[in-house]
Amino acid sequence: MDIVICNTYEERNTGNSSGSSIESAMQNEANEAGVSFIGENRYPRYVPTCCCKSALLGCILAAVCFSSVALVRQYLKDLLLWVESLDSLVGALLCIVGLIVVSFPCGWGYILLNVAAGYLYGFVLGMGLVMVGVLIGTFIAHVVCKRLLTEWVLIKIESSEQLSAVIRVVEGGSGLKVVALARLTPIPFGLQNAVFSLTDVPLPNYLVASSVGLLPTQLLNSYLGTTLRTMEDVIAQQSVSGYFIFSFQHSLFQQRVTSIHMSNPHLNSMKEDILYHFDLGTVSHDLPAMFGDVKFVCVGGSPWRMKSFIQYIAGELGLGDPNADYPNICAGTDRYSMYKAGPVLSVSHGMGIPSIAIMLHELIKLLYHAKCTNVTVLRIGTSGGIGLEPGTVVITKQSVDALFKPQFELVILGKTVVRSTDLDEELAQQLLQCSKEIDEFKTVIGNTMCTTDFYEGQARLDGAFCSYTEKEKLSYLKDAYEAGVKNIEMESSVFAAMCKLSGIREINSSFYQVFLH
Ligand SMILES: O=P(O)(O)O[C@H]1O[C@H](CO)[C@@H](O)[C@H]1O
Ligand SMILES: O=c1cc[nH]c(=O)[nH]1
Repeated sequence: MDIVICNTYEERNTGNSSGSSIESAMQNEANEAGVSFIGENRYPRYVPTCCCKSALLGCILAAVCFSSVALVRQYLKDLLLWVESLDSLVGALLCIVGLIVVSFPCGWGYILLNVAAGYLYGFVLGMGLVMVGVLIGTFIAHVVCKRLLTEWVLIKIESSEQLSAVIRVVEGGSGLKVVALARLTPIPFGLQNAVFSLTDVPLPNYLVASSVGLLPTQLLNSYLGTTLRTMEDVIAQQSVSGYFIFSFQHSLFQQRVTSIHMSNPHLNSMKEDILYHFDLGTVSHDLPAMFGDVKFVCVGGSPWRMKSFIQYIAGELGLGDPNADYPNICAGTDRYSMYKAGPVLSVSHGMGIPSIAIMLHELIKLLYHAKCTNVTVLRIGTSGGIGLEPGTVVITKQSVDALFKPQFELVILGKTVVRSTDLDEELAQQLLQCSKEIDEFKTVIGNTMCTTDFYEGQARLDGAFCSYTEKEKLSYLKDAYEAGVKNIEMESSVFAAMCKLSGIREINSSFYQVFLH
C-alpha cells in the first residue's frame, strides 16, 4: 500500500504562448508586455499594450510615492512635532490627508498615524478621525489603482503567493469575508487596497467590509496612542506596537487559505476546459457545486480499490453508509474512476508515471475550477520493500529515480526538465504519529524508488526479459538500500513533482506485498 498526501494552492498564470489563433496572439502580446492572466475564464485580465500610457503614469505615481515615503521617514519626527503645534482642526485635516497617502500601495506609516491620532485627539476622536481618513483613503486608492496601477499590481500579485491566494479566494465568491479578514493579515494596508482594486467586489460593500476588518487594529493603536506622553514616545511606540500587531496578524495569517496553483496561461483563452479522461468539463458540469467542498483526495492504482476506499472511509468518518453503492462520477469513461463521500474524493490512476500524470493534470484542474481550498491529497498503493518486514508501511521522505536521485525528469519540447520530488516532512511525521497511535502495523519513514517498469526496472527475475543474474540483482538492491531506499513503486516521483508545482504538500507511504529479497 502506498499513500501520498498533499495540500493545495492556486493559479497564477504566466508563460509564453505560441498559438496562431487571435486569442493566442493576444496572449503573446500580453506576455510580451509582462502581463499575466489572473483567475479563471471569468477574469481574463488581458491588458493590451495600449495601456502603456497608464503603465507609465503608474510608474511615475509609484516613483513619487517612494520618494515621498523616503522624505517622510527622514523628517518624520519634525513633521509630527509640527502637526502637534498646529491648530487641532488643521492637524486633524492633515492627519486625514496622511491617511489618504498611506492608503496607496507604496504608502508607509499607517500604524504610526493611527497611534498619533490617538495621542493627539484622544481615543474617541482619534478613532473617528482614523476611520474617516481610512475610509476616504481606501476609496480614493481603490479608484486610482483600478484606473492607473493595474499593470503594476498584476506584477506584484504575480510574484506573491499570499497575494495570489487572497485574489483567488475573493474571486471564489467569499469576497467580502476575505476583504475583512485580509485586514487582519500582515500584508501592508496600501498593497491590499491595490490588490482589491483588481477584484469586482462592489465598492460600497468593499468599503464596509474593509472598515470592519480594520477596526480591531485601529482600536488597539488608538488606545496605545492615548497611553503615550510625548510625540517621541509615539514614534518609538509605533515600532513596538507595529511589531505586536504584525505578530498577531502573522499568527492569524498562518491559518491562511491555500488554494490550487496552476501555471498555464492558455487555459484562460479556452471557452471550456475539458477534463477528457474524467469525462468532465467546466461548461458541461458545475464543478464548484460538484466538488467545491472537497478537502481530501485519495488516489490509488485500481478502480476497485478506490471504490472500496470510499466505502471504508464513509463508514469510518460517518460520512455515509459503508455498504451503499457509491456511483462512479467518471462513469462516462473507463480511463479512471472517481467516488465521493462528503469532503472526500477517491480517484484511481492506473499504473505508472504517464497514467498518474494525466490523472493529476486533470485532478489539479478539477480542484482549481471547483475553487477548492486547503485540500489534502493521499496516494494509496502497493510497493516492493527492501530489507523490511512484509506488511510494513513506508512513509516516503524522498522519491528517488532508478539512479537514486531525488528528481523527476520530463522531456518538454525536446528539452529535459528536471523537477524536485521532495515530500512534505511535516505531513510525513504526522502520518507516522497517526500510525503509532493506531498501532496496527509497523510504519517507517524512508526513501521510495520510483521506476518506469515493474519487471526489469525493479530488478525482478520474473519478467519476459532479464539480462542480469540474481547476484547482480541483489547487488543493485543493496546499493538502493544503502542509498536509503526502503521500497519501490511506480508513481511517487511524478506525484511529488506535480504536487510541488501545484503548491501541494505531500507524503508517500507504502505497504509492500511483493518480496524482492
Ligand atoms: O498499487 P498501485 O497503486 O497500483 O501501485 C503499484 O502497483 C503497480 C504495479 O503492480 C504500480 O502502479 C505500483 O506503483
Ligand atoms: O511497483 C511495485 C508495486 C508493488 N510491488 C512491487 O514490487 N513493485
